Amino acid sequence: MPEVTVKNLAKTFGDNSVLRDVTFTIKDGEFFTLLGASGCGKSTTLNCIAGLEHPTEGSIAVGGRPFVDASAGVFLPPEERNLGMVFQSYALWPHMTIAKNLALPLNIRKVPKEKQKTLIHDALDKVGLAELSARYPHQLSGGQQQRVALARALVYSPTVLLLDEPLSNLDAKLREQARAWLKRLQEELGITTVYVTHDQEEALALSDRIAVMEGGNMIQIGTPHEIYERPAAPAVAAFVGRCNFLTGKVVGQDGNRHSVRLDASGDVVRVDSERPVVVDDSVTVAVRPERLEVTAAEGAAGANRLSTQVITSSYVGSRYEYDVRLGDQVVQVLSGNGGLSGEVALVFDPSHALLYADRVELPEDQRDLLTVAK
Ligand SMILES: Nc1ncnc2c1ncn2[C@@H]1O[C@H](COP(=O)(O)OP(=O)(O)OP(=O)(O)O)[C@@H](O)[C@H]1O
Repeated sequence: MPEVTVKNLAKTFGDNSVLRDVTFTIKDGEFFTLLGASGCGKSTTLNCIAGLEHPTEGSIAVGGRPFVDASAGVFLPPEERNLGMVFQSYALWPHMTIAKNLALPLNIRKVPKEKQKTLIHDALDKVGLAELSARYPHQLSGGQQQRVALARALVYSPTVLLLDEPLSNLDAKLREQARAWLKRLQEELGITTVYVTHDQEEALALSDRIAVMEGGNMIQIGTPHEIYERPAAPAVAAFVGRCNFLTGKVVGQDGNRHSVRLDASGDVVRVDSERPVVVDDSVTVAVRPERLEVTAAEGAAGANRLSTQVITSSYVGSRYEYDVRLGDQVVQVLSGNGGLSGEVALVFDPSHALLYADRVELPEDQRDLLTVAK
């Protein structure tokens, strides 16, 4: 399976610049996800690879074969790219059986009828639906229709699979099952896959690597672990998982250990970070709720320990979720300690916080609640 190379991709619609200088390489057999909020340019990127959009600038090559090179006037039509595509709407023909639906792309490619039979059977077999080839789409469940759409994309052995929010029409339970099944299938087939979603959990569960997009730019490319544990920017930390953002000022340094006076409470916390910040810089300390602990007891030696008051607590299954007041801000904590109220210590290890140069600008209505949910 080939590599996908995208270089300096840009796309404008009239005056509207929706992709800016996007560059990435997808490795052979990789499951690569474009993740971001609605309108950030995920589908436009995918459609440029598919040949459904003409990029304004940049180049795209698959397996070394140029698909697009805007400066050289190269544009390979979509039907010559041999890519498999599945969209959110499965777009199956309702008046045709499943087998006939799968025959359509083969007819276009002028595959002989006898060979078609084997290919259709094999493709349906891959998605576990070989027995249902004579049914019509309305005789299948949503999840089964989704598998047929995938089989139709696989039936002509595409070089790369492009999936645009393919699971978003399924209900939550089915979606989780489909996710596990899709991951297994992709691994078995070893097919290079580009996946578009705005669902961070889906992206974390499925991907070998994730590209987080914002406003037409790629702000970080990394493994799910890197994206979650080492977000390159506060926007990534806020979009993937939940995070508390505490603004402050650097008041001291010892190697990679920085002391930061928090605006909210005046407390000084220690944060381990390789970020090049200096004393007097305005910064943001970001800590995930599960990296914070509330306790009535002494915290571990060397940890940050701040005085807070519990505002609310609730049991969320296996853990407790607390809102605690730290000075004039509210901080969210996911803790194993239940039943706490009143004055508690908020504890976290200096290596469990992230440090960002500059203060995160928050909208007026969120100044008090600095936890940005997804
Ligand atoms: N044909 C078009 N003409 C004009 N603007 C467009 C066109 N297609 C997309 N856009 C704009 O480009 C921007 C990016 O759209 P795109 O569909 O790539 O976003 P997305 O991240 O996939 O969002 P969603 O998750 O909502 O599909 C949006 O602001 C959208 O309105």
